[in-house]
Amino acid sequence: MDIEQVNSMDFGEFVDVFGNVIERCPLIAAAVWSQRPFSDVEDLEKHFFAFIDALPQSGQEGILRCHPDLAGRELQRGTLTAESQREQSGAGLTSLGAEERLQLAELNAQYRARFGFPFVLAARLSGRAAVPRELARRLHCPPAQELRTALGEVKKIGRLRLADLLGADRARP
Ligand SMILES: NC(=O)N[C@H]1NC(=O)NC1=O
Repeated sequence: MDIEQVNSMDFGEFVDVFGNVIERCPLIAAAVWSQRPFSDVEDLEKHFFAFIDALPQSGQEGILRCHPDLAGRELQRGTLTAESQREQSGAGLTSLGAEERLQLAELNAQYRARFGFPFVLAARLSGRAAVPRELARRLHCPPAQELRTALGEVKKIGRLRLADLLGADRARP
């Protein structure tokens, strides 16, 4: 898919294709469509990120809350979005042993209790061993800093998803 094809999409098609660039937030794609035409994929990405940056804190936390836990209940139940399923399997989170799963569940619960939103990390950029390590580290960060870090991870996930869709060779953090 190239940028001309993106620019020629009608609203429904655009939201179908880009609705999950930000996990379970099709409203963002719906708002970004109004900003077309886009000069290239970087320009398209900029509009997704600018929407996130312009939200009040409650909206930014809402975006984080739309993310499923890493190696959480939805993974066990098979109810993840296709993108999240691919990312979590790619990071090896589908093949954790019972003990590792339990450890992650406990850390996820502590994190959510402290910050009020789930722990978010671009799984494709880390391995299964790095997830609990990073979770344990970020658990002790100040809340304002943690919100910024988590939104940075949302953007990394979005950038990788856009690169998948546009076939661009820019799968970097
Ligand atoms: N909780 C969390 O980070 N979930 C996200 N991370 C990722 O790479 N895909 C997701 O769904």
